[in-house]
Amino acid sequence: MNHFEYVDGVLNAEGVSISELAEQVGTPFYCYSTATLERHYKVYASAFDGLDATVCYALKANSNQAVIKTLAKLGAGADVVSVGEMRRALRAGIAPSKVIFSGVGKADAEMREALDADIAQINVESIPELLELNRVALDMGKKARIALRINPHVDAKTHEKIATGKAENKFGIDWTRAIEVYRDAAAMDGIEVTGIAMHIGSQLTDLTPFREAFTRLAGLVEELRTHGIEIKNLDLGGGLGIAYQGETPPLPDAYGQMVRETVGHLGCHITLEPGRLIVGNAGILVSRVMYIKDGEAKRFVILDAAMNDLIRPTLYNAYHEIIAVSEAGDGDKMATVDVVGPVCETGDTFGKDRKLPDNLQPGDLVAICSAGAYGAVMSSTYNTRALTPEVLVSGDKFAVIRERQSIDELIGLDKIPGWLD
Ligand SMILES: Cc1ncc(COP(=O)(O)O)c(C=O)c1O
Ligand SMILES: N[C@@H](CCCC[NH3+])C(=O)O
Repeated sequence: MNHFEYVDGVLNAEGVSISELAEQVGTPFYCYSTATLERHYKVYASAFDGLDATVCYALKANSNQAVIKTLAKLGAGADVVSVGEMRRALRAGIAPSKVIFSGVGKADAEMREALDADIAQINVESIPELLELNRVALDMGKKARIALRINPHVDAKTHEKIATGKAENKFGIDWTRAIEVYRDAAAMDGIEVTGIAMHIGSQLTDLTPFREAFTRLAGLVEELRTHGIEIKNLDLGGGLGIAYQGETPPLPDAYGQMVRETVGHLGCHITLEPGRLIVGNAGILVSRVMYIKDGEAKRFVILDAAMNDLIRPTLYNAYHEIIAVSEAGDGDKMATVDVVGPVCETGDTFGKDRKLPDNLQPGDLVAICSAGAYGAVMSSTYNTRALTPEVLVSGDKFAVIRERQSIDELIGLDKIPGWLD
């Protein structure tokens, strides 16, 4: 069931009309559906029924407090990659015992705050980081619970900028060195080895790379046991993809089955870190058409949203479906258009050669779909464009969950040094 649907010819988010929302909030804005968030979380979590598993939602996909809280109420933990995300998770009510701290490089201050907060586990990604964490923990008179993130050298077969499990990627410790580094870690007084972690990439639409990586992981856990190193927690990362343009990624149940087959026999606690799958299709970016420009080669639909609001098309050539908020009728003529933003970059293009109603006018609204993940969180203020607001809908209610930034607030962050006065 889709919670973004046309009702009487107008796109609705659950029981709320997008055109009414646009009147009240102004454009552009992100709009998320609570019912979709809840459904995605429940479908994903239930794929692990019967296993000893925790779903730690990857905050980087969408870290709005209201989104985190919605998921926390369903029992979600959090995967965080900065002290900022850790504070967001704790502030939204996620217990420290369900927080995992991942990321390629943690600063001393971040390590200290994580140890003070007594979160479940810190995932370490290199030997220098391990040595530093040991030093910080000893200095604080604590032991840091850790997993080593292992790079299994598996090609996730996804966009090159979001593949993380190949030898040439910066992530994790090469699997070929894993035993040696675990033995060193086990001998450190400030370190308690609790887990092993892997995350091979994002937007995977096939189970094969996961299966390959998790099989390698299981082999490592068994080998570590022969060295007297017991792994309690297997962190399998996130990465399961979603449909942006008719892809058919495996369903969570099939993924859950593959997890059982590859690591189920180990008797470990399992941590999962889905991000995109939970929020991606739970959000849209709503924008108003500013101008229609008929060029010699193309018709351009110029929106009031731009690459600073949603960078994915520019950065990864990512496809996001774009639809008119007023439903086109059966007999309505469609035009082939490029949908662009007003920012001064050729790459500020949301979609090329898209079909939108021929009679689309300035003032009309469009929705850029599948924008709930890596949308608002990756936005910037390029061209001095203020951050876009976020709205959460629940049934026939809505709330602005991040206010529109004002341009004065934005400029006010700059400081003029005395010598320029
Ligand atoms: C360590 C880690 N866990 C989880 C995720 C979430 O990934 P996804 O949004 O693809 O589920 C990421 C991002 O790719 C990550 O780097
Ligand atoms: N930002 C990426 C996903 C990166 C995942 C981070 N580990 C995207 O929009 O697809």
